[in-house]
Amino acid sequence: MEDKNIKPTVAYLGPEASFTHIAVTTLFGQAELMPQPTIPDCIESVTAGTVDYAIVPLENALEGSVPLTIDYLFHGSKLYINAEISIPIEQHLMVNEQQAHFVDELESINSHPHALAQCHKYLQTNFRHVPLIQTTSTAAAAKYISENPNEKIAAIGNRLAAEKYGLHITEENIQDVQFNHTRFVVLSQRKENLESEGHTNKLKTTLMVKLPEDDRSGILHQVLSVFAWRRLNLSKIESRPLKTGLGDYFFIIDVLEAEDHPMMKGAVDELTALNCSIQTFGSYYTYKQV
Ligand SMILES: O=C(O)C(=O)C[C@]1(C(=O)O)C=C[C@@H](O)C=C1
Repeated sequence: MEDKNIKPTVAYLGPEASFTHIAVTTLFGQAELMPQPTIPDCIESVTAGTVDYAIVPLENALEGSVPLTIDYLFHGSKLYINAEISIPIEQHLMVNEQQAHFVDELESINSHPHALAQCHKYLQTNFRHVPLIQTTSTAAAAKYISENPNEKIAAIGNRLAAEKYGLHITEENIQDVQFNHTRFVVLSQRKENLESEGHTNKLKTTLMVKLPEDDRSGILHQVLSVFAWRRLNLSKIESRPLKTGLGDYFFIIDVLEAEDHPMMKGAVDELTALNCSIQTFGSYYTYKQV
């Protein structure tokens, strides 16, 4: 992303031609890209310091949060978000050229669970009895069918994957809702915001907030008031299981302000005074691929 002499190393959810690959190439001009088989592998490699950054999907407009990213980022990681990029998601049904005439004989349709879910109505209408197999990424499904030309399997993925793995697209744009975007985040061990052309002009800060254990009534209202009276605009609030017991939650809160802004400092102090525990994931710019 920055024009430096030393290329940063970036782990991403691979293989080549995954949506995450599109996100990383859109964001980083010069970088050494290191495809990883899973989201935990991406997060572990940046935590271990074997790469400078990792980029992983965080949230999809239709399916919501990506559970693996939430689990590994918010449960115990010490990473920071350095940038986010949102890209449009178009899903296509593709087969090996050898299977192009046998689409009505498919024995399975393979893809990432989010991609299968994004096309659920289409699959229910057109392939009701075909088993759906989950893969680690859409590109992993495409790569598999390119390497197994005799299997009667289709993949769901993007156009780049069809081109890269030499597959035949049998139907385009099969996602149930046309407005489909996914948000990807760049993670590192450092608090920094990656700056290049085309970002939104407002920094965003992501906080993880745990409510005090005494569970007193009105506490969530108090937490929200901390932001409200300071006119701090929240772009997202999501509750996620703490994994300590049924009914125990933490909140992921995105605030459209830099964390070193005096109002943000005041908000964090006040939340701490309310006995909430706060972890900040840093402030970062938003990029959009159009
Ligand atoms: O499988 C991929 O290609 C990915 O990059 C992962 C992922 C996701 O986790 O949501 C990214 C974008 C799409 O929403 C579908 C799948």
